[in-house]
Amino acid sequence: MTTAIEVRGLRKDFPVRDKGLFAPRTLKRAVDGLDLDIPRGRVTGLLGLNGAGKTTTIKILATLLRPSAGTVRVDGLDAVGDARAVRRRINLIAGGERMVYTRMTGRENLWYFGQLYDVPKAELRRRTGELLDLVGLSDAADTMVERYSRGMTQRLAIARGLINRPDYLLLDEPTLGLDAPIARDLRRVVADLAAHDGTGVLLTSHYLAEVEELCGHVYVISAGRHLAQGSPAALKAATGSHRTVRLTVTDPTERTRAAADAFGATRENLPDGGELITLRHPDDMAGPLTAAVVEAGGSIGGLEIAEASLEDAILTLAERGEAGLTTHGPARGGSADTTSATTGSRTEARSPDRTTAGTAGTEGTAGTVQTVVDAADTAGAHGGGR
Ligand SMILES: Nc1ncnc2c1ncn2[C@@H]1O[C@H](COP(=O)(O)OP(=O)(O)OP(=O)(O)O)[C@@H](O)[C@H]1O
Repeated sequence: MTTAIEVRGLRKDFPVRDKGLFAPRTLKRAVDGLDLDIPRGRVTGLLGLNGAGKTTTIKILATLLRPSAGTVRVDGLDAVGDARAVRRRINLIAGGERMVYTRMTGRENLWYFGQLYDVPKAELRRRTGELLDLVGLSDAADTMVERYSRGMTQRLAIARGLINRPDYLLLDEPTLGLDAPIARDLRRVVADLAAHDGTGVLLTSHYLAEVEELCGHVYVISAGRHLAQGSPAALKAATGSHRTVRLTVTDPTERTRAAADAFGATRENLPDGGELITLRHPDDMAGPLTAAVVEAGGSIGGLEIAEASLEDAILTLAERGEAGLTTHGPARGGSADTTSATTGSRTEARSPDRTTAGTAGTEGTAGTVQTVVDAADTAGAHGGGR
C-alpha cells in the first residue's frame, strides 16, 4: 500500500451563472487535471496566484468537496468512496475560515472534535490541555468562542486541526492573521510533525518565507493546472532567480581579479580604488568566493548577499504558463534537483497580485527545466460539484 496522498487527473467544475438569475448555467473549471503526490514525513507546498485552484484542491483532499473527475487516494483509500476512513487520517487548518463552534468554549470545541475523530478519552483530555497551551489559549479555555478575538479563534482552529494527530495535515494559509510568535510556534509544530511523527503536510501560504522554511517540494499551479514542481531553489534557478553576492575588495590585484573571474563574477572599479565583485548564482557562493579572493591576497571591505525571491519565480512561472509559452532547455547549476514545468495552452486573464508559495527546503542547486505545452483541453462540461 502506498503511504501518500496521490492525486491523479483531478478536476473540479463549479456551475456558475454569469449574468442574472435566468441566464443558463455554465461550468467554471477551478481545477484542471492536477497530479500531486503528498508523501508522509514531508511538507509539500502548493503555490499559485489568486484563483489558481489551491483552496479547491485542498477542500477536495479534505473530502469537503467532491471532484468532478480524477482520483484522490489517501494511503490507497479513495477520498470519495472511502471518505469516512479518509477523514480519520487527515485534518485541515484553513486560515480565515471559521472552523470552530462559537457557542462552545475552546475546550468544549476540542473535546467535541476529538470525539468526532474517536480520540480515546484519556488521550483527548491530555491533548486538549497540551494543544490549548500550544496555541496560547489555556487562560481562555473555558470562555465561549464568540468572545474570542479573530486571532484567538484562528489559534483554536489550529488546535482543532491537530486534535486527531492526523497522518496528513492540510494547511490552507494557516498563519493568516496570526501574531508572529504564534505563527512561528505553528511552523515549529508543523516541521516537527513532519520530521518526527512522519505526518504528510500540504501547505499553501502567501508567506513565501514560511514556504521556503518548511517545504521540501512545491507544486506551482495556475488556472487549476500544473505549471512546475521542484524545490524552491530549483524553481528560482529555473526562472533565472539567483542569489546575488556583492563583495568589496579594498586592494584589488591581478590575482584577486583572476579569482573573481574564475567564478564568472563581474567587476567594477570603485571611486576609492577598491573593486566591487558581483556574482549571481543559484547556490550560496558567498563563502567560496570570499575564500578565493582572500586566498589571492585580497582584503574584504564588505559583503552583501541578496536572496533570490521565490515570489519572482512564481510570478514568472505563472506568466509563462498563462502566455502558453514554451521553453526547453537546461537550467544553470547543479543537477541534484529537477524542476519540471508544464504550461497549459489555456490562457486566462489574471492579475498577478498575490503569490502563494509552497516549497521545498534549501537545496542549493539548479535543476533541469522541461516545459511542455499541453494540448488544448477542449473537453466539455464535467459533472458539477457540490
Ligand atoms: N463555489 C464556487 N463556485 C464557482 N467558482 C468557484 C467556487 N469556488 C472557487 N471558484 C473559482 O475557482 C477558481 C479557483 O478558486 P480557489 O479558491 O480554489 O483558488 P485559490 O488558488 O485558493 O485562490 P486564492 O489564492 O485567492 O485563495 C477561482 O476562479 C474561483 O473563483
